[in-house]
Amino acid sequence: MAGFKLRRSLLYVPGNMPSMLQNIPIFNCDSVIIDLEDAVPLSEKDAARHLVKRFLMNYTDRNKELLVRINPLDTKWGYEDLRVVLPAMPDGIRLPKADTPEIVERLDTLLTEFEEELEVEIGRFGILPSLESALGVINAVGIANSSERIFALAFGAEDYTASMEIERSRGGEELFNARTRVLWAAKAKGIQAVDTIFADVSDMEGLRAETELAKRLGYTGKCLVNPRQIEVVHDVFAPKAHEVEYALQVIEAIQRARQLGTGVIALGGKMVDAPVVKRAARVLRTAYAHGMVDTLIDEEAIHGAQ
Ligand SMILES: CC(=O)SCCNC(=O)CCNC(=O)[C@H](O)C(C)(C)COP(=O)(O)OP(=O)(O)OC[C@H]1O[C@@H](n2cnc3c(N)ncnc32)[C@H](O)[C@@H]1OP(=O)(O)O
Ligand SMILES: O=C([O-])CC(=O)C(=O)O
Ligand SMILES: [Mg+2]
Repeated sequence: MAGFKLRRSLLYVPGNMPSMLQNIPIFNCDSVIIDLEDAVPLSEKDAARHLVKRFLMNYTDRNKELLVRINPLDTKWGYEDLRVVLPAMPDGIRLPKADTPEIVERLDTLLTEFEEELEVEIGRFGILPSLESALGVINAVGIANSSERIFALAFGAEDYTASMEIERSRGGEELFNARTRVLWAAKAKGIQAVDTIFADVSDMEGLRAETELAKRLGYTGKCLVNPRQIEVVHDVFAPKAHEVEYALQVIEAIQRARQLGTGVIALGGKMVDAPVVKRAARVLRTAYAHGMVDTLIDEEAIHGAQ
């Protein structure tokens, strides 16, 4: 599938910590979010953006997606973050507290202006908006449609629970509606959905349970605060061997059905029809991205088969 990119793990790295930044090339995550917002104290906001710029300039052998979380555009740091960091060519900007479509449109316009000034392709810088308040969650659909640069929507549960004046629990029951609404907006737009961080870096079972829930709901990746969390998240998002095996059988079955002139067939006592084939195709697309199958199936031909 054109443009399909694995974004299972998006690791935050504080932008004011040279010792952490220098390890970015060796982390095994799909994306890094270098943070200029909440991980950076007010006294270091100015120094951090220059540190991040220097780091990005020197990081020529780029082996993962590099995003920078700027401060919100309605703070005195947001615009300056963009001005300093964009010439160092991050892949995209994580926009925190993206509460309205208008604030994303403003970022889109600024990015276009910087791209013209830097003489790079218009649309080069992507946007990952963070929906992390009641207002942001309510506006999820408008936000998803506010810029063609948006490649995914992210849910931010720490600020969301603060905005709701509630505590965040280990099981996350209080997040369910917001998590789902962000997901619907992303799926309706056909973009990825990235789940929130799990703050207890010593609780790997809790991280696994939360990641499994997010995957079951439809999220395709998770933000992380510690490199030790990467492995668990990759393990959860990897398709399981039996799922890949079944998906291959489904594709074979539907091809047989076509030869018989029908769009529905039984496989192991269960009906295989168009939606089953779509789900199998998704499993195989993900398996291909994980290197678990050698060839990418021709989804158009397969779907045309029904
Ligand atoms: C709600 C939000 O906005 S979340 C986004 C903003 N927050 C962040 O960016 C926080 C990033 N994470 C961290 O700062 C830390 O992982 C903490 C505070 C959560 C936990 O800290 P610790 O318990 O000290 O971590 P831990 O003992 O696992 O650290 C081990 C090593 O990994 C490094 N490390 C830990 N987290 C990170 C990270 N996110 N990026 C890069 N390196 C890291 C540490 O520097 C340490 O390196 P060292 O062995 O060379 O000294
Ligand atoms: O989950 C995240 O990406 C971190 C965050 O900003 C939040 O939860 O408020
Ligand atoms: Mg936040």
